[in-house]
Amino acid sequence: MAHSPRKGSPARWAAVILPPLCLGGLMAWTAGMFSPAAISPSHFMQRFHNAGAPDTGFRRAHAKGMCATGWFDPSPEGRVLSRSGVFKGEHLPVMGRFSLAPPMPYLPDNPAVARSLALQIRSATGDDWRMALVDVPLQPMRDIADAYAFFGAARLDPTTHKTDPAASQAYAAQRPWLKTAFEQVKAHKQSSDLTNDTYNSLDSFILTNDAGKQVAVRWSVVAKEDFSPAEGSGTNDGNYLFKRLVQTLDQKPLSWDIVATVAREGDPVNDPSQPWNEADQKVTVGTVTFTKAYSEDESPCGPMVFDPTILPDGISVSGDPLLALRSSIYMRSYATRSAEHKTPSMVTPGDVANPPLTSDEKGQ
Ligand code: HEM
Repeated sequence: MAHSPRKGSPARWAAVILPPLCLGGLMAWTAGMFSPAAISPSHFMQRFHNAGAPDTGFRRAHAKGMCATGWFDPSPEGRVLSRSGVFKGEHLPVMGRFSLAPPMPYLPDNPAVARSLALQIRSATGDDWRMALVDVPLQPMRDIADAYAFFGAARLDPTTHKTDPAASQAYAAQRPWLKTAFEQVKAHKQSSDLTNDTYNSLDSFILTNDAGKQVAVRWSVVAKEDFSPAEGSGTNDGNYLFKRLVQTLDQKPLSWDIVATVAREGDPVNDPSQPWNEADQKVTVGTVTFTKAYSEDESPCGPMVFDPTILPDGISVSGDPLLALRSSIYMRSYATRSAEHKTPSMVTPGDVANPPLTSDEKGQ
């Protein structure tokens, strides 16, 4: 039987005083009062600006991009892992956006930059699954402080318009916990094209099935096209990656499998900078097929926010602190860019309607 503290006892006083103290503490913490240098979304916007994001209506990161539409076909295996309506078996519409990761919207395509893919899969009953994935294997940051320092180190010198290599070296040197992530990012072999690249969520998510069983997963969106390595420094055409994507889609649909890597005991679920066990189970939960490309200037995907915390029932966020950060920053980026006058994207509607590429443009 539970005993209540005696009237006037210290335990009784603690029971009265502690709840408001804890609530006050929580409020102060959420307001940033306990962090020595409170970091807000505005601070991140400034860092993206310093790293080359102009104030002309583009995303503050992954600024150069192009949209595509198509379909998602779930597999029966997906349904075993998650009760989400997106896995119930229907053929569902997909909106996608391919992009280059840096914040500069007019960056010429080249093999050295990371690439990304964002997806929105919707069901007729209101399920909305958004994903934003990159083609690097691990995330070289584990929390908000790392993220803020990482984008600080990406600052461009106002005169040379180049990053300071010493700043990124210092970022890595001060964070020994990111050693493996940097090694794997460096060892990553870039593919020749956007069409044969594999894109990773890095952050992890929790799947809940009909029986209430939960597993943590990381997503990979794996190209069905054969891998071929990127060569040299690209072509003279600053849009060659996007033009080759358009040209391929003019000829045939392009498909990617959505693969869940299922965490086992001991995998660092809440830290996207650390690898998981190589032998983890991999489950293909469905296939995305794109059939048509658009310039983001003429597609609803242009203004869209691919916030990775917008999830249907049956898929939820893990405890990874980067997910909450990303949600707040993506929304701030959206609010900022929506209020600006947008200049045309580098991949224009004219590029998407272009005739087939010449062999020089194909890099042959
Ligand atoms: C696992 C780590 C991350 C991945 C896989 C990732 C991936 C992506 C992708 C693919 C996009 C482009 C979405 C689109 O096409 O609209 C994007 C946008 C963006 N990302 Fe991330 N990102 C990550 C972490 C972060 C972090 C830590 C920050 C900053 C704190 C950040 C800031 C942004 C911003 C500002 C945008 C533009 C949002 C908008 O205006 O719609 N990302 N991210």
